[in-house]
Amino acid sequence: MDGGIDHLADERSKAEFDVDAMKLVWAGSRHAFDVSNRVSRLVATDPVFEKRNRAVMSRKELFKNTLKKSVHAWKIINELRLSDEEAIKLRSFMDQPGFLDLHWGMFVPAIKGQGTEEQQKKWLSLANKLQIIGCYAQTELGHGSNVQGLETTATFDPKTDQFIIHSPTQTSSKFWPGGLGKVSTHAVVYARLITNGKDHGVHGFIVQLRSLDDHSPLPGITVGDIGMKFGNGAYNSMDNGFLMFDHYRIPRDQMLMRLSKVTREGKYVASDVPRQLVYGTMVFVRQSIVSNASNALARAVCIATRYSAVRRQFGSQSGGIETQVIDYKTQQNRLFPLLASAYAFRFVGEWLKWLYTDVTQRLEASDFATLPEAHACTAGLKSMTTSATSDGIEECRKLCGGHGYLWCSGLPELFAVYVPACTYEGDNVVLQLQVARFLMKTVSQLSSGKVPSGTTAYMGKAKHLLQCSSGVQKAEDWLNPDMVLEAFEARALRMAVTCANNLSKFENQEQGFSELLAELVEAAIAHCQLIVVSKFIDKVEGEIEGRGVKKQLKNLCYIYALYLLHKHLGDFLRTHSVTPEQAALANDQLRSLYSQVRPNAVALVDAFDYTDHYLGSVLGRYDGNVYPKLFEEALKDPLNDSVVPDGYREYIRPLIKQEFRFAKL
Ligand SMILES: Cc1cc2nc3c(=O)[nH]c(=O)nc-3n(C[C@H](O)[C@H](O)[C@H](O)COP(=O)(O)OP(=O)(O)OC[C@H]3O[C@@H](n4cnc5c(N)ncnc54)[C@H](O)[C@@H]3O)c2cc1C
Repeated sequence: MDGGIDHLADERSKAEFDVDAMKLVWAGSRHAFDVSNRVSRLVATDPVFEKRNRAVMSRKELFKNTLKKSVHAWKIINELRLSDEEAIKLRSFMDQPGFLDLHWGMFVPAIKGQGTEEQQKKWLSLANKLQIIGCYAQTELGHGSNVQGLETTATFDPKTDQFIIHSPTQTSSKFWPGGLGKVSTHAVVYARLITNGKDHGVHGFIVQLRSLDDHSPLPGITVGDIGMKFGNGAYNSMDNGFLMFDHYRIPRDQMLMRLSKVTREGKYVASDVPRQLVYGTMVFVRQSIVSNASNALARAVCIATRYSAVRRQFGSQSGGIETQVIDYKTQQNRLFPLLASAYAFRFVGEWLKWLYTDVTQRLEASDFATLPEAHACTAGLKSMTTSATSDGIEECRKLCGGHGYLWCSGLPELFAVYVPACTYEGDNVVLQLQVARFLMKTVSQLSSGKVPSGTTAYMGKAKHLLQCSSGVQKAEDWLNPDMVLEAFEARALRMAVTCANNLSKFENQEQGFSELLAELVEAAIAHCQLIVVSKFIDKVEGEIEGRGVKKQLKNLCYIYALYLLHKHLGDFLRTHSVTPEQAALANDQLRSLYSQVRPNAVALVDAFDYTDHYLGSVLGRYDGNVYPKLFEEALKDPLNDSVVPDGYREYIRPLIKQEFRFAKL
């Protein structure tokens, strides 16, 4: 707070739980909270990280500002000797997409996952000191989702012991990679490997793009920025780029050779390390996307909740105080499920971190059994949480009425920056189809006695789940974790089995799959929602410290589950997982839960511990002092630099004075 009155003090005094203890639960541990709290305040008080002026910057100014911030962050990281954990936090609180996101987020992990030990030693020592800056160049103008359709070629030339990288068509131009347009000196480039005239499919290569002396593109390389993207400011700080190769040569040892290699003679050799190892990197990247989803949604919800408590409309006939909009049941019905979703995604993200560690340990012990399941579940959770978060941010904008549309509400920019998460790292529909394929395989193996594991373990109870009917008899039964889980398990399994049965009616399985895409995606989503609900239940059934914290989390957990039930009621009814009467009881329970959350709502978003800098929102200010600050922001707009606008003499005055002469056509 900036020393003034706390307009939300009354709201905060109503909280029925220990907010500081909830902050620890949200952060994951005391240590994680301390790091987050310290680093966010470090960023918030550093004038270089100021971000309020982004909307009025030109593209060039914004780009340069991103360079300045990124380098400043790097200086701080080195001068204060920040740990990796602190450095990641610092970049995230800096809150400006930029080339380093791809360097650390994709380039380095790709080399770690696909490079040999020797390659890692050579390239990571340069990358870790930022002596080279890398990006991840996979997508082409003509192909993104269909990786096998990529056209860039890497042809081995045994005479020179080099690969010739070439873009044979316009559609083979790399298009979209972040950091490529103007900054990256190197890229991991995905291209079709060709040796002795044989195409071995898509492989990764480390390719230098620009001179390390004067930054000019090397001969044979054409590179540039793809242009403005959605929204003002927003993701335009990132230099997404295009790239074309004209018979560009790289040494043979720059092919990433952990999974397969090309010998000096040009022989293609698949290594004995399984290809699934790549999944380990994907699990890592996707678990961080899920964590980011909870952050982004929590930001939007924090803004909408605080503002809904400040904003008053109607309700007083006699000139008395008006109703806070947060007290309208319709507002609660839209806002509280999103608050619950932010917590739900937090906990499933926490679990995914555990899963990544588990997968890594298993890989080290050459145990690949759980990888397909881990891969499917991270793909599905990436898809589900990013879609829900994008929709949720937009709903929060609407929850803030007209002022939510102002740039200074923080919501338009948050939305513009966030929505591409539905597309990058795998289009969300394409990812759900991968989950569906995995589910169909699991269902088909049930009759052979194969026991499903991990997040599909519930399918092992198929006999029971296909026959059972919900035992819910009164509204409070919907607070019973077993009853809630059973309804979600029955719905998910029955949808998957129905899809499998429908598929079996087709002679050609692939043709059947194409026909049933929409149902398959719905079945995959049902499976993913079950995972999130079950991880939330696991969390609230475990040990949680702090006065009243567990109670609040339980409320949110059941809001999340029952809101999903309400939203997808068609699925639950169609699969006979619940009856219409039980669905009505779920709605009764939801209303009661909303009333219980209401006095705690502001404290529940305070527990995110976001600084005003990070939130970047006049509506979501911690002190709730919204109206004077909205005015201040309005007056700062460049249009208000002069009272009479530029253009008055040329356009407005001649119009009013009827001085224009119109030609008769
Ligand atoms: C902000 C941003 C940053 C990016 N950064 C990078 C980067 O750093 N490096 C990089 O290499 N790439 C990057 N990309 C590219 C990104 O990875 C691709 O855009 C993404 O994989 C989607 O592929 P696509 O564009 O080919 O979409 P398409 O596959 O063309 O999708 C178009 C539509 O077709 C549908 N569709 C496609 N295939 C199927 C199918 N089999 N069944 C049913 N429906 C289907 C999709 O659901 C979608 O609705 C970035 C993209 C964005 C927006």
